[in-house]
Amino acid sequence: MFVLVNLKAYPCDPIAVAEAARAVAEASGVRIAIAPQAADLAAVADTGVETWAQHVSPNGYGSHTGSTLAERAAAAGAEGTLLNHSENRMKLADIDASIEAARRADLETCVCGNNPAQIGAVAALGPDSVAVEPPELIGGDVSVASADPDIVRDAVAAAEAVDDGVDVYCGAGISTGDDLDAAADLGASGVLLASGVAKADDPKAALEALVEPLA
Ligand SMILES: O=C[C@H](O)COP(=O)(O)O
Repeated sequence: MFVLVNLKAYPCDPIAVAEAARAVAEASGVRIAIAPQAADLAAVADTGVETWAQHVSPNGYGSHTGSTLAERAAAAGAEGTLLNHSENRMKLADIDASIEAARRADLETCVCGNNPAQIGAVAALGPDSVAVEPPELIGGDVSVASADPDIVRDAVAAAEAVDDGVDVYCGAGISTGDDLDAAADLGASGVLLASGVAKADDPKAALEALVEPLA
């Protein structure tokens, strides 16, 4: 299972979380990546943890003020990028162009969708992975895997029907090892989470507890 921790714009210390994630990944053998704010990509990557951007823009180099270039995210040390997060939704054509931009920069891609229909649609664009996240469960205490297991099962089926080479992750409310186990049982090969780590008093302990069933 891949554990992708999105720090969003939470007021945590991205370096402390990144160092904790690197230590837990090394000790457990579980693949863990951190997606910090764009301004923190290089500092987070310098810790040695696998680092992802939260978004890259559909454009390449040029007159695009305020954009996040895939090429510069990669140069800062990012190895992958989220796209179309529920909190940063994109037009379909821009998702397509951002996947292309990420590919040019050798960034792995994970495109989010709210439901199985959206997951099928974005899987057709050829990302490396997709992540299903019901917006109403994001930031809550109940994991998507227990609150709405069918949405995960159906998202796995929707992606597989389009392209069985696309990995399917799930997210929203995931914070415990049991949540991770339940996600795996539903066919997900990774989880996308945020508040369970970024808002934890002790992010390292939260990550250790999360991967404990896999270690
Ligand atoms: O990107 C992460 C997801 O939106 C899940 O957030 P959450 O773990 O706080 O529910």
